[in-house]
Amino acid sequence: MSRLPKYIEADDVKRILKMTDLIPIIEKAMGDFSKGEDGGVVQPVRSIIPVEKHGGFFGAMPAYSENDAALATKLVTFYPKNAGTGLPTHMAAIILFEPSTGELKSILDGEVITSMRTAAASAVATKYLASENSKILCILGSGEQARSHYKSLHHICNFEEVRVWSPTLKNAQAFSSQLKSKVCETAEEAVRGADVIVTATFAKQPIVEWEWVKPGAHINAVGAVNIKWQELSSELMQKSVVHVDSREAAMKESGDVIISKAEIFAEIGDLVNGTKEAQREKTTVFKSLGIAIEDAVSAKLVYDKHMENQ
Ligand SMILES: NC(=O)C1=CN([C@@H]2O[C@H](COP(=O)(O)OP(=O)(O)OC[C@H]3O[C@@H](n4cnc5c(N)ncnc54)[C@H](O)[C@@H]3O)[C@@H](O)[C@H]2O)C=CC1
Ligand SMILES: O=C(O)C1=NCCCC1
Repeated sequence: MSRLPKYIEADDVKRILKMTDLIPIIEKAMGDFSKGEDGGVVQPVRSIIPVEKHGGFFGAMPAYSENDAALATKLVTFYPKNAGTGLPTHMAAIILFEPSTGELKSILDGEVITSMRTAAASAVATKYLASENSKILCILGSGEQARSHYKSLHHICNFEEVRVWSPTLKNAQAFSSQLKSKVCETAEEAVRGADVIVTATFAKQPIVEWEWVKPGAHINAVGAVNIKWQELSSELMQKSVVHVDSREAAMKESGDVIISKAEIFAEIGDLVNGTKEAQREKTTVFKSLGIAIEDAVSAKLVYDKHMENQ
């Protein structure tokens, strides 16, 4: 057998990975993660180093899942300044190993997995926390995550209306011409009355206020991955029931949590495991940061499916 690792490129990942397969494996991974050692997961909080001179960040995200036989690390860069240059703002590779021997199995494109697994994690949160009769989806941001969330959340709720807002109107219009939705001129207009809200932006200051949010709505807050950045106002964080993917990571990385001093009620994995009860009737927030175990199990799924067809 050749010892050369397989490279699985973005187009192949896109072809192989289906939301319908991904959402359940991300749900299980979030549950295993929250069980700690009992869930067979080993995953430190990622290391992120700033590349200050160029306004970028570099992250290393290792994880091991014993249950899924997935051992991997994602290397990811995020450069907000790439917006509008033709380069993506996030780029990544995932390196997958064989846990029984330590052998390098594959290097996979990480951009598609990052986009889809983040949206799948929000889909899991929405499944547990959104009101069962959710009809209006609001998406703030019109980039990669906005698009993948549009797709993933339609697997959870039967939305009758989708609204999109983005600081640059023409970006929201481009989104709306590809994915059926109504363009809003302000974030407030998009948020008021919505049942499920997604914030997927590079905002550094809050873009959503408590008084705009319909009581009982569910918010997936995906951006503001920095201790100094917020997408949600401190009042909104304090008055909502706050969930995270990883408590440890949220206390280290999330400006929305750290600046507001909001109490974290649960990890999404605690809802999956039934160790905490989902409070659907309350206004809920899922503060997503992205955890490496999501990448490891997604990469293993893609690799296994890819090898089946070789
Ligand atoms: N939680 C997680 O697991 C992950 C989170 N992210 C984060 O999600 C966010 C969105 O990522 P992508 O969609 O991939 O990026 P993108 O570059 O494709 O889109 C960014 C969007 O943010 C908007 N935006 C930029 N500055 C803004 C501001 N000041 N106020 C409001 N909107 C603003 C842009 O107009 C654009 O619509 C980023 O913060 C990113 O770091 C990304 C990957 C995983
Ligand atoms: O989980 C990830 O992957 C990322 N999260 C925050 C921003 C960079 C990528």
